[in-house]
Amino acid sequence: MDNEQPLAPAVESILAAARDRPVPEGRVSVTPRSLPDALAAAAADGRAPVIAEVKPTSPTTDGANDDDPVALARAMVEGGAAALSVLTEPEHFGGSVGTLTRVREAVEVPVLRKDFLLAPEQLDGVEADVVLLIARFLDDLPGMLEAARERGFQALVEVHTRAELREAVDAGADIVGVNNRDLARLEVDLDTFERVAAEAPDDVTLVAESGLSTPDDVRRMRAAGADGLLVGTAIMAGGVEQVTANTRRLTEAETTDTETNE
Ligand SMILES: O=C(O)c1ccccc1NCC(=O)[C@H](O)[C@H](O)COP(=O)(O)O
Repeated sequence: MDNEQPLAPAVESILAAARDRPVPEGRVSVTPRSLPDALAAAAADGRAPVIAEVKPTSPTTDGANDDDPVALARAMVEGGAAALSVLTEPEHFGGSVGTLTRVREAVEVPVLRKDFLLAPEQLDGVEADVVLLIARFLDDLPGMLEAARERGFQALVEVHTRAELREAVDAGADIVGVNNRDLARLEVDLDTFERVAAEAPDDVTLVAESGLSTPDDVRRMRAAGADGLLVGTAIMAGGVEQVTANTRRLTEAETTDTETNE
């Protein structure tokens, strides 16, 4: 897997915006809800450990979902989500730090801040239980990991290749997300998780990210070693009324029939 291909223009635009964001004032200190514990508890309860993502829009989404993010989040938890991911990138994903705060106050499950955080001071934008650190975009991953942990955050380090997995593990990551979406073509391939996860140490919590839409996808990623499954588009489709059913269809994947998915 070549991760040296040029980034998609949309990703370059996201990074440029991230670099230009104003530095937050103050410094946060959080007592996080454990993501690994929440994923394990869901699995023990017979639910596929889904991290459902509140993503109003994205570079690969047609249109935008302007439903109340708190209503969406509550619907995801109602559908059995073990944890939530909330986009806080405003320009390309329609997210905000205010949305994450409102969602985190409304639910009891761990909430991941999904954003493009490039420097330690950007961590102070909002309290969350977990922050996303994208290995490819960080020159000092150990430093960002340390800065996140100093503030109390858990860190989900996102990788796309085996080399990035090794970098994440060497940096001390204990929660690793393998993004099935390549950031050059924005295409998803579930083979990515299967290939990269095979190299992961047993003591790392592994999350399969992107491109999951069916119970068979969930079962495939779990069979390949996923401790968590991060799903946005397939759950967000259809608005609040549909979100609970969309989530439940995936969280019940390990208790439904492979053939009928019912
Ligand atoms: O979702 C996008 O279009 C996107 C484009 C460029 C960079 C990142 C992008 N998404 C961030 C994510 O990683 C996904 O929101 C998340 O993994 C859920 O993926 P999906 O279930 O395929 O919406």
